Amino acid sequence: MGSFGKKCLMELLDPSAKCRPSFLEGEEPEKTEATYVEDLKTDLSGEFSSVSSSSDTIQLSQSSVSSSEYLQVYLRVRPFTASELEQNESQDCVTVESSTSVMLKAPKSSFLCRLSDKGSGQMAQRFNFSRVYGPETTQKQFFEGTVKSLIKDFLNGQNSLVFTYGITNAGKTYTFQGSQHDLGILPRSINMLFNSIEGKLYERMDLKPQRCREFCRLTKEQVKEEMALKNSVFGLVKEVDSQSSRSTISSDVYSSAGQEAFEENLTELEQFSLNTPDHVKFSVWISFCEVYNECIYDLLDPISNDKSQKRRRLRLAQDIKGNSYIKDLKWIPIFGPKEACTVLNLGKKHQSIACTKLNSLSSRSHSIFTIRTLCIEDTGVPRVTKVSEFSLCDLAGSERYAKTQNEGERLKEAGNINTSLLILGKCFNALRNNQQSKFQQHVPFRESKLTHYLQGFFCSRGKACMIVNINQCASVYDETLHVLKFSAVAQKVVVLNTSKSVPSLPVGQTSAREVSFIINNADNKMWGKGRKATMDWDMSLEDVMEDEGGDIEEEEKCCTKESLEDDNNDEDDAILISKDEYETLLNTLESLKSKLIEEKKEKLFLELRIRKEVTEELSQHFVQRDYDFSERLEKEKQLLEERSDERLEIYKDLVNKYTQYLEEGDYERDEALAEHSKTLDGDGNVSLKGFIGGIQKDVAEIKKQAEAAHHHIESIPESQEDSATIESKLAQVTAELANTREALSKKNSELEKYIDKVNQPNEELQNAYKKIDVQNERIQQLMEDVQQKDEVINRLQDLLAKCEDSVNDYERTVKTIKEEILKVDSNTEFDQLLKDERGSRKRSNENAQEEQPPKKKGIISTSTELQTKLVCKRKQVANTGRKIFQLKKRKSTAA
Ligand SMILES: Nc1ncnc2c1ncn2[C@@H]1O[C@H](COP(=O)(O)OP(=O)(O)OP(=O)(O)O)[C@@H](O)[C@H]1O
Repeated sequence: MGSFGKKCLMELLDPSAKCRPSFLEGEEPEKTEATYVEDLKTDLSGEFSSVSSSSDTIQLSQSSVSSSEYLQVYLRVRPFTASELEQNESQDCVTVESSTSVMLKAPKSSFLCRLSDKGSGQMAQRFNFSRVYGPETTQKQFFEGTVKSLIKDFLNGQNSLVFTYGITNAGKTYTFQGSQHDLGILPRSINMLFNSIEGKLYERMDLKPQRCREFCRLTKEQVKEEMALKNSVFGLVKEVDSQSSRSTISSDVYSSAGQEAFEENLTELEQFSLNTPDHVKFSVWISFCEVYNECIYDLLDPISNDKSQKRRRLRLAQDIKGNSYIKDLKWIPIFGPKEACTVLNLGKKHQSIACTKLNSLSSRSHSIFTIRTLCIEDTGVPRVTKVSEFSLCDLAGSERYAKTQNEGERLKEAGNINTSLLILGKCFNALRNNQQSKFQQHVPFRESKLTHYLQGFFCSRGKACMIVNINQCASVYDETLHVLKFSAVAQKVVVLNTSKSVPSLPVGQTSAREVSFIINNADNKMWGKGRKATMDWDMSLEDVMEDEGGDIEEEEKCCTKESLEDDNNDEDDAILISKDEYETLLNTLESLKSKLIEEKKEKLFLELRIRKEVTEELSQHFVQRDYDFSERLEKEKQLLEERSDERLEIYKDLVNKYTQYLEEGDYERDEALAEHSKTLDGDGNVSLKGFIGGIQKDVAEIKKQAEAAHHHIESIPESQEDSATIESKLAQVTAELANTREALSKKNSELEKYIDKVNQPNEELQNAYKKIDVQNERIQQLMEDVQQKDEVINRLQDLLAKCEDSVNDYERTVKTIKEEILKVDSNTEFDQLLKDERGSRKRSNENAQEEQPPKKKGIISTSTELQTKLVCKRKQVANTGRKIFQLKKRKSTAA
């Protein structure tokens, strides 16, 4: 589908938006955004397909608006396994609140919880779904609540898509396929389908679904080929059975015992009563493929044991209406549920499954199991009235490397799985945005094989329903939360369902698809081989464009074969078509041909009109743009002029300020210099007068220059000169100003040097003053010392006076004693005694030792003591006198 086609679709999704461009309504198109020339060709292409001849297309587009609805999203929460419970995975992270809502609470280990510890993040989040199925839900309950109604719609001609979404090990495959004892939605769907059409099976194989929504009639040969193909596929089952018994992957579902149990379970009676007439029959065809590492493989193809032999890759193609389908995919006619299950089991055995850390049977690919039914009116020549498709996609689960620790091939698979799921998310986002805003963004369906294939279901091919599987394990909480957020977006996507309105034509009328088929055929014959029915507006498709020529050729061949057969079997002819019928058919063909020619003409006229309208619109657009640009240019010019005026004002102001500054600065500087010269000249060390005079001169000159510049600026005629001249002059003035400033700064630095020199003796003087201060301090200290010493001397003098007094006392005492002694001397007795004593002393000296007379001894010792004391005192006085003399001397020296 071209971008315009998408645009149209989005308009359909938003009923308020215009569904068709104005040229069909005869109005001027409402312009909301810039026109991109690239859009033009797709624009026409989209328009052509919607105006295409077939009447059914018009009906579709009319009814499609009313049949759009939100994507149905069902949530299934799987129960814990025993090992998960052992590993303490159950931390009440998931709570099913009601039948439509679920609450998620972040466990401590989750990233979200860690975030909320830091103050951000939401701890509990509620999510709503179309329906929530808790862990206790049985497979039957789940099937009945979700897919059952789709089967009914499917049998009524509705296309339906069911797909799973979830992380690895969430229970997607279990929900889809189930176990041998408890079947999943896929076998249950098969069962219900066949139960409902029991007795209504079209048992021939001559009508086969083709491309996307079409069918083809098969010749007898082709029927035989189909038969052979079916047999070969069923033959494969036995082959694979024997191989898988040797396979490393073992599962009860894949074993033949499992198959039997599986088939037994199918007997459960679940059916719809179809109110169709007896002659209405159903032909059922099944295909099974997988998207593995962005390649599509047919799961019903044999897989060689030789690993070097590559599997056949299939390609996506588009039919004339832009619907994608898988080219060369095998479609097997099925006549009962057991056959369907055999095909399903064969496919499962071929599917890419591997053991990962999180799931021992992890699907490594997205598997697509498709059932197509042809609703056939089996009267005379059987006629197909409806072709419907029921597609079940079991998507592989997203996984994080940190959790699975996959390597090599597994890692590559995981990368591809995650990428395709990411793109699915991107598509949902874009679809939702397109529904919400007028700005139509590109939906990247083509970025992955999966989304490219699913595109049709989201854009008018049918009804889509998504099954979200989650497990409740705390360790995968963050991933589960992501899945639920994704589902919340998906739920808001409106799915346009046009397949609902596929009309069931009354008997006797040619079906719309048959008409389209015949038209294509006739068109092919009319325009010649290889000529396409429509022009290639968008050839940039990365996938296979439907090779109409080839396909038509095939159909032609088929017709030729039929006609040959017709020639050879006249009998058959006579039975099949009567002459009248033949003529009616020919007439129909003729009228259709003429209709076609009319349509072609109309198309060409339409194209011309469109081109004219588009050209006109474009030229208007360019004129408008031209006008807008010149207006913008004018505004820019004005703005620039205003700015330059403002700048000029600023510069003027600056110059003024600078002149003022110079004047003030000079005055101060002159004064300072005069001061300096006064103080320094006296010393005769530095003579600055000459130098300062020079500087003053320079400054005066600079002042003059600045004034001149100022006058010059003032004299500039503002209004007359254009901004360029003013700016250049301004630049000149600024340059001069800069030079002047530079010169001034040079002079200033020179002046500073001289001032430094002058300041040198000052510093010396300062140092001398400092020294004097230090000396003064010392003198002060010494004075204090002298004062202290004076105090000591005074105290000593006092002491001396006291000592002198005591000496005088002693002397007086001595004198008194002497007088007394003298008195005693005059006493003879005393003399005699003294003589005796002297004699005895002599004797004692001579006789060594004699006893001394005790009476006289006391008197003699007293006088001797007094004498020694006297001597001592005299010595002390002499010493003190000496000390006093010394101190006096020191004091006089210090003074
Ligand atoms: N509702 C359920 N009841 C019981 N067991 C279940 C349920 N859902 C899943 N399981 C079990 O959980 C395990 C993982 O399920 P399954 O293989 O379906 O996961 P998956 O989502 O398909 O994983 P992958 O994406 O890796 O293929 C299986 O052992 C399955 O039997």
